[in-house]
Amino acid sequence: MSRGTLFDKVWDLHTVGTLPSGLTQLFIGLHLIHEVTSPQAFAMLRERDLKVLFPERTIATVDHIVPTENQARPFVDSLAEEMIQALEKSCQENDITFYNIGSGNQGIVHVIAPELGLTQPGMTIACGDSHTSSHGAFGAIAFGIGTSQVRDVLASQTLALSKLKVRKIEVNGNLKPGVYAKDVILHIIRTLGVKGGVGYAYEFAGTTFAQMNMEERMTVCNMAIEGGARCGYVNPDQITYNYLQTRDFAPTGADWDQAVTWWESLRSDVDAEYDDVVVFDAGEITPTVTWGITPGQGIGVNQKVPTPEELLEEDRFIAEEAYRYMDLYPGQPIQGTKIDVCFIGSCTNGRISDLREAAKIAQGRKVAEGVKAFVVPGSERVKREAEAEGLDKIFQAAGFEWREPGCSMCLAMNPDKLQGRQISASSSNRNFKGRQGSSSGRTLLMSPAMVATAAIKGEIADVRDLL
Ligand SMILES: CC(C)[C@H](C(=O)O)[C@@H](O)C(=O)O
Ligand code: SF4
Repeated sequence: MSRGTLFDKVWDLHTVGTLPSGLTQLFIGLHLIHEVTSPQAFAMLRERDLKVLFPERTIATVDHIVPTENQARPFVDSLAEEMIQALEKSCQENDITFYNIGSGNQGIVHVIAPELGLTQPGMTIACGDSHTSSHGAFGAIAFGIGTSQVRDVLASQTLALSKLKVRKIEVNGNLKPGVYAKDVILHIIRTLGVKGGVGYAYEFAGTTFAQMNMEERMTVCNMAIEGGARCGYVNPDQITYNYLQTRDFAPTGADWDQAVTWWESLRSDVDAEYDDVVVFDAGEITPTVTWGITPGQGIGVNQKVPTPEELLEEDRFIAEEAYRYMDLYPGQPIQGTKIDVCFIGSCTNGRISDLREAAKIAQGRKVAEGVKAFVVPGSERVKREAEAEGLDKIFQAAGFEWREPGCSMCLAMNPDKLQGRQISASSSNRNFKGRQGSSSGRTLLMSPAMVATAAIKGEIADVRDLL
């Protein structure tokens, strides 16, 4: 096998050939689909009278449009009902496993594939969804793709891609109390910029990631795309194998041992060459909050909204737009910003460990008056696990609503929407203008524990004061 980075090795192992265009034809081991980006792809297949080539490598779920309160069918929203029916029909026609609502395994696509053990080291994974980078936490090369590429994968199980460069992002040292994986990735994006990763795969390395559990690694890889990188990954290690071993689709017996030997061989070699290396010190990272309209506009919770003079020239234009849209002024402390809505969930931070951290803050406290706070588990499994631990009771006693799994207010393609100029503290990954369902709504991104803190205080506050 070739030496080099995990990215190089996995890429080479999955290369079918070079296309006349010069692009690589890459075999895709696992194709995840959801209701938003698959209907047109299936329609294109039907037009050409094609069937899905590898239905056993295709897995479906429904996440974006599902209501998190009343899930009775038909859905109140007829468009949402149409979308779920289209997916049901396409899966049936093509023998594709569909983890539908009530199956026990439904949830956000990037939450369910890892928890089922479908996501494994050394795989190539594709999904018509930008946050597919999440699966890189397992040492997989996972790409978000567009609808025409979804068609290509359904029909051929391959993609035409150009190879990425690899940047090693090393973070070393221990995270301080109150600092979470979300803060690490917000810090990285704030430093390297939302376009800094264009053309790159990000390899997350160093002792900080080595100590993280799989859910923390998923949070980091999930947002690699927000830093412009097409995919992000962590080399597989014992923590990866321990997470995987008991999962439904993990290999067993002798196959397991063989798989581990293979996975180990895929790790980036110590003498691998990188196109770029950036090093961070974990001790310098503080609880981080975005103040603007891109995930790169982040600051420490004790910092002030930056003035144009404090910013690089290329960041000033978008900063001016952000001051106006967010109605925040340069030099204003971010702490004390009043909050209307608190959302805990999404494929970034809707896993069990996220809910546990938020519940620690909520326990024995009350949501501030006038604040709407709600918790949306990332999957049916996460919901069951949380309820078995009594987290739902902790949240409800504090005044949070406890919902059914789905993407919810991360992008509000369902009834969960901000209204008017409302401001939300959100554990999701995008703070774009109008992202959470109101064209003038405002979003501040932060860790789930920081969202819980904002809910209790009614304003942006420092989680470290409540630990
Ligand atoms: C709807 C889907 C295509 C979209 C994505 O690609 O990421 C969504 O999941 C998002 O987070 O904006
Ligand atoms: S939770 Fe948000 S970011 Fe993740 S897939 Fe759903 S809409 Fe996209």
